[in-house]
Amino acid sequence: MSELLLIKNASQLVTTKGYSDQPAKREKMSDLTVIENGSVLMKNGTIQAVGLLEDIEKEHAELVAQAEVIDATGKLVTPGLIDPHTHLVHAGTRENEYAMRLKGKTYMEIMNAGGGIHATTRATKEASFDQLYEESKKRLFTFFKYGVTTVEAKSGYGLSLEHEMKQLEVAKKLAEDHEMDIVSTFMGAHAIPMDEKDNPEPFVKRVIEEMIPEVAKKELATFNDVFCERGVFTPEQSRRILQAGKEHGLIPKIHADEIEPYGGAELAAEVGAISADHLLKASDEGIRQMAERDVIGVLLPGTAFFLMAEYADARKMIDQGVAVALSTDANPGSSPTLSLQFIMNLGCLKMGMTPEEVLVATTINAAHAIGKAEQIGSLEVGKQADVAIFNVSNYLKLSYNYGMNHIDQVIKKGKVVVEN
Ligand SMILES: N=CN[C@@H](CCC(=O)O)C(=O)O
Ligand SMILES: [Zn+2]
Repeated sequence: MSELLLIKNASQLVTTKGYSDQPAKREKMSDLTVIENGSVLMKNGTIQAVGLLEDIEKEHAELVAQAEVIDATGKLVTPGLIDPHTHLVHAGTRENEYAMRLKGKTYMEIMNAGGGIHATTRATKEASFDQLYEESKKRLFTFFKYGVTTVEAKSGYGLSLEHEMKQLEVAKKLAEDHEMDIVSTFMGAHAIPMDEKDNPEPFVKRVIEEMIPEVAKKELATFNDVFCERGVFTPEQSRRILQAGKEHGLIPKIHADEIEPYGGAELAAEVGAISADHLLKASDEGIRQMAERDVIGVLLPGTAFFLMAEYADARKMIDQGVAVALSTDANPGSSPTLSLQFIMNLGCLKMGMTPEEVLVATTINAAHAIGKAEQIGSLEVGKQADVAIFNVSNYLKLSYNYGMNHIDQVIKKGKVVVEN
């Protein structure tokens, strides 16, 4: 028996169709293809038809007659949201550092004194596999509740072969057990261990010679990421780490120009990274090179919000031809949120993006940022049936009524996984 689901008569059905081959850029980031009073038919986890109910009924009368029906009258339907940058698997929280920052300490000061990423690394190393699994599973459930149907997940709180592998194995098991799709990124180069700060070269070598080959051999990650920032990894070290990953089939990503301009955007263009992420301080030349080399800009306004920093210049990037995606950067230090909807609000209110652009940036462009645009990111025939239904009548309201969870139902591979 085939599984059939019909969502009918959505007040607005946003498809973001037409960009599965190439991410949307410039004015195309405003091209949502909205169907008023739209419907979508799903069969066995795949989209079978998208359009007006009467047309779908004409073409698929038998399937429609057998389908389970969700009446979306008065509601907004979009592709399931995609979060292309998370630090999903970790232990512990850092509210103490938040309180310190509110009194004037900076993120980097706290990290250089052994807190920050090092604090979470200690907690993650101490945590058992099962503990990490359970904590991360809860986060996946919350992501679902906020309309996210695919997440990228980075390692980077192990900083040793054993513990980086533990994080990646947890992500792998979650991907096997949980309905959420998870795309894994190795980020052994997230910080230099505290006791090696003055002599980082042996650690860089371990990342290149031990960790990357093992991660690739066990097929535990698709991407290889590095925190390229003054006091963390230099552009030269980052280049070597990303090149080594490429030699082992891992696609480069970069945490670039987050705290100060450091050539991260330029390096992303040079190594052919699929994305450069953060970019709060990216140079004009870096932005130009990213546009020229088709590097997606994954912007993380939650980090600027939470670190009380200047926001990335999304407007400039889009106007100069960079394909922009948005993400939570969910992590316990710089962005402890799981709400991609709030990130969309920030995109509009703090980065000069339009409501159309933030939707493209969290659907089809986000899918491109994790190499999944052929399968997800838009409502098109043949694509995976991942759908978000919002309790608002039009997409403008998603960013107008800010800081709220508008989700009504979430569909993953044609099955209802959230019903509010
Ligand atoms: N900037 C580097 N890494 C993370 C933060 C990690 C942490 O503070 O635990 C980020 O993307 O913001
Ligand atoms: Zn990050």
